Amino acid sequence: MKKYSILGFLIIYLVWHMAAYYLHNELLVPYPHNVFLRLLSFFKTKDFYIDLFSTISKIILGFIISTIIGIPFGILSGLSEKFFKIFRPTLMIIQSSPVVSYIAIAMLWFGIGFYTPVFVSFMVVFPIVVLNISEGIKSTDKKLLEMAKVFEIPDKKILTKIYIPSLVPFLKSTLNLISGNLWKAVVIGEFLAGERGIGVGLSFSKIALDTEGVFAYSVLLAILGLSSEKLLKNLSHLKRKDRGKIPHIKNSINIKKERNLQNIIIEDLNKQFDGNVILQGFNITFYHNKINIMLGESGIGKTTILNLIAELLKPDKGVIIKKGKIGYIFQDDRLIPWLTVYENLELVNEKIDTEELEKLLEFLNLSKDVLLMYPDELSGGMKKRINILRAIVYEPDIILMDEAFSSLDISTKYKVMNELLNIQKERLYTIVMVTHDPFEVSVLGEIVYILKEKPIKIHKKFEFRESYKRNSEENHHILYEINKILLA
Ligand SMILES: Nc1ncnc2c1ncn2[C@@H]1O[C@H](COP(=O)(O)OP(=O)(O)OP(=O)(O)O)[C@@H](O)[C@H]1O
Repeated sequence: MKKYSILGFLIIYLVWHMAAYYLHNELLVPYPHNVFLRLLSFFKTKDFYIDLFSTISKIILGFIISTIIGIPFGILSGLSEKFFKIFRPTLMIIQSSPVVSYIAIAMLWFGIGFYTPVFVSFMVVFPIVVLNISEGIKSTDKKLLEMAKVFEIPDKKILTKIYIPSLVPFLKSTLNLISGNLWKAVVIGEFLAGERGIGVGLSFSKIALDTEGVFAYSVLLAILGLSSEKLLKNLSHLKRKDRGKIPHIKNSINIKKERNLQNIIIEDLNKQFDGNVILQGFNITFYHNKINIMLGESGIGKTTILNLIAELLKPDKGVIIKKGKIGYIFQDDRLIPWLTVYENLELVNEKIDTEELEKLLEFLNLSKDVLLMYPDELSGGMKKRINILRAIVYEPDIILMDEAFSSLDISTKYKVMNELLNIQKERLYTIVMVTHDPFEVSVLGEIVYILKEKPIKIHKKFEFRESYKRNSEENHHILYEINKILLA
């Protein structure tokens, strides 16, 4: 790549040299070697350094003001559609006005001097910052936000741990966009209304009909522009942060055997999405301290029921009677990619007892090392277990599970399900689980609903002995019963 860039620059030099040779008029096109010599001569004068310092100071000030004001405006615009709609006309006016308008206004307000180029750069860069940051906030993964809502993560943490890190790729593109625009805006401002600076040097050379000077300043500006772009690009290559440490915390362990004696009762529930009726006068009871399973075809509304219980959706009509904290084991894991496993767990419980955590890791057949790993360093099976672990360290009363084992191979699935049973035996959560898989029902199911049709209806209800007390023969019998119904 570098080789081709050098070749590109050599071609420019050659074409320029030939143009100077054929025109043979230094007032129109000076020879490149003369221009470069002139450029070198700049570095011998004290005034040049004062000008350079002046231009760089304006760039830095323009950058600081634009980002300090632009980032909060961008965050607000991303979080509130109403705010964005009210603020959008201002941005549109700023963006569609020509730069000379700002120069004219700034000259009236600040006169010729330092602040006019800074103002111009602010007007050029501010909308870029606001629009990019707002786009970044809007594109934050909604699934992570849903996870944060279910686990009652405080707003401040949602902002710092989910929204702001999601902005990183947008901050990179913003920095790339700003770097070129900021430099150019400051120089235009200086050229037309500056007192000191590289742009002023260019302007004076033009007035003096000093073509060589104009070319030398232009080359210098191009070099400085390219370097500043490269510098900001390097700044934007942020490294993954340190993995941190796991603190030792002693905390009261919240293992309640009879944690919640109330069933989850759904009465006369209606829910539709744009005329797609999912639930119509739907009634169901999920029993406390039991593993309740909903088994049914794809797309009939099982996840919708879980989301209604978790209050991620609002019912159109009807009531859901429930009591206690809800942990959700999502189908798609929803671990925050830029946080280690421990930090993901810490988000839902700041004071995880260290001994308790070690015990749970053992239950789930996970080593302690996993805590300092990032989600992308985990296998699918490990992610599932961490997803289960997160729901448990939240110390819930109810656990919702949406096809939590679907992507696992059969032996891992069996292992993880047995690990879950170990925990359920001790803690007796109220579990509401969705699956397509009769095998999962046979291992885990205690109350089993077979759901059919649209709007959804209970086709059949089974009650089985506690799953952690059953043996494989009983499970086999359940599998046979369920398959008989499904295949009928
Ligand atoms: N937020 C939503 N907006 C619009 N439609 C939705 C929404 N959530 C679910 N639906 C629709 O409701 C129907 C039921 O979806 P749901 O995910 O609850 O089914 P499911 O039984 O869990 O399916 P699967 O087993 O494939 O996960 C589908 O037609 C789906 O497109």
